[in-house]
Amino acid sequence: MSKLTLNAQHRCFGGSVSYYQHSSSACNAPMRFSVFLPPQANISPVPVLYFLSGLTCSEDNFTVKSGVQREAAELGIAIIAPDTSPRQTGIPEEDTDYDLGSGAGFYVDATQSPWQAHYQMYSYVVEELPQLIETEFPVIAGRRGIFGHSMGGHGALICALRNPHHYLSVSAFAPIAALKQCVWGRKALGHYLGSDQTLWNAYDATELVKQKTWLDKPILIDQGTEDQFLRQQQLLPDRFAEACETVGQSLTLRYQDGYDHSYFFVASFIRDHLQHHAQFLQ
Ligand SMILES: N[C@@H](CCC(=O)N[C@@H](CS)C(=O)NCC(=O)O)C(=O)O
Repeated sequence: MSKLTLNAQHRCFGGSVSYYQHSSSACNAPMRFSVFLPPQANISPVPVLYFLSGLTCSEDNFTVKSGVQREAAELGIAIIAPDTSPRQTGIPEEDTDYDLGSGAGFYVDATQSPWQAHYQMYSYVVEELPQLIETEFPVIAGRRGIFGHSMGGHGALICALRNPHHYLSVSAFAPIAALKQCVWGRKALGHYLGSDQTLWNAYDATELVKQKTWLDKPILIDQGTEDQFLRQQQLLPDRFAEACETVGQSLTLRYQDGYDHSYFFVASFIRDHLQHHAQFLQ
């Protein structure tokens, strides 16, 4: 019996968009994700690119709003978009705040009660999901890239920087680039990891990049200048850029004039990100 439940499927640019649910052992809960398979996957296995979404998102926001499928179909790349947290786990405060619990897993492995029983999004994204995808779908094992938006941009950066041999490429849209230095991050890390801030470094892209793990490959980041969360000092891309400069990490940080934080911004530059990843995945 398949480990996956297919909830919906749509033909798209000669390939297909499918929505699945499965029982996650990392999160000890059901998890959902979407898969775009390009037409090339009907002939032979294709590389795969994981997209991590931001606060309040499910697997659907990026899948519906980014327009990623046109370019992915042309380049022959599969796209996987997981949900941003487990849901309906029974943790009482799970749905109280938009920036903690449901829709706000922050791609960490929680160590603190009550979260640690289910909120293991780092292990889910880095280990369990790729194993499942590479077993169940026509993708090339190990030929993986990762990107994301906002909280998911943070997730993509930390997953890549911590696992440079696991991912061939990374990029981000408006990432939370220094998690332990912003209000969102201090709240989430305090609840998920506890008060010892030395443990927070393992989930902070600006701290991780100083370890020089990704030096042989470039990082692409796009950031809108009219992004409300940039103004609120939640994203802090300049701190990440300074750390990259200090250690000699190649970074293309593009400030895009007049763009906000929305998926209209993501859709405007999705083509460039797919082409960035294709250089390393194909
Ligand atoms: N609800 C939050 C913001 C949530 C938010 O903007 N989420 C972004 C990611 S950080 C998003 O992609 N939202 C869903 C969408 O635009 O489809 C607020 O009002 O401050």
